[in-house]
Amino acid sequence: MGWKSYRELCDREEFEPSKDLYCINQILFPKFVNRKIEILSWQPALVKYHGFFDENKVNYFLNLINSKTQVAQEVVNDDGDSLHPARQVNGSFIYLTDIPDMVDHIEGYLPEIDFKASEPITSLSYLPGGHYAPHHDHLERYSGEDWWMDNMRNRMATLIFVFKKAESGGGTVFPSIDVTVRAEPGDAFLWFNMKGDESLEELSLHGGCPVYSGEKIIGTIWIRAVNQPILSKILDGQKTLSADLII
Ligand SMILES: O=C(O)CCC(=O)C(=O)O
Ligand SMILES: [Fe+2]
Repeated sequence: MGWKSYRELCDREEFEPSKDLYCINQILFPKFVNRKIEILSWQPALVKYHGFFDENKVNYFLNLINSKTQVAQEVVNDDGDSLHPARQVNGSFIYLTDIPDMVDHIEGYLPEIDFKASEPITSLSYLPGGHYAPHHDHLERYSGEDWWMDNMRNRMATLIFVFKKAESGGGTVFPSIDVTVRAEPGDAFLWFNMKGDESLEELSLHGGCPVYSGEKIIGTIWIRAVNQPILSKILDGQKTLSADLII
């Protein structure tokens, strides 16, 4: 098979493996959801969903995000008070209880995931110079109380929605598996931050590439581990979570 662009492959009716990529077109019943999944990495899973949201839904989110006050997302250094230079981005939260129609769509599209265990959507917007240095979303356990860790456990997976794409720059890079995701508005992508035993998946290291021109607007959902059917399916707890679990 000759080289085809990702887009072309994903828009095909049937799927065909190639050396570099793998696209699957599925219809999910009973809602007739048409999923176009591009496997960017099998182990650990990193998958892209082409056209997760249609244009109306993307505009709905952009309007919602623009109506909220964006606050600088600050990461505090170990010394406790200075700003971390690794992140320059503005963001705000969108609570799932405020957007029930969108949640219906998200749950219908990803029945493998239990969104009752998810954090609110963090919307992030990056202007030129904005970036997010490589990091893991899986959290270190702090001493003391942590409601999310105590009740919902650690961050099993991250789902990112793309609402606006930078003109130049602004991909999401996974240096340990040599993948950079460059998604179109309306696309989403998902990966696992943990192994089957809920320990850190080292290979999930990722970061937001610098934006050179234009604006990048995304929404991040961190999905916690509690009650996730995917984890209960794992027989060997040590194992890296594979894309087989979500196709
Ligand atoms: O901006 C990006 O592409 C990555 C964002 C990210 O890593 C996160 O929200 O956890
Ligand atoms: Fe992240």
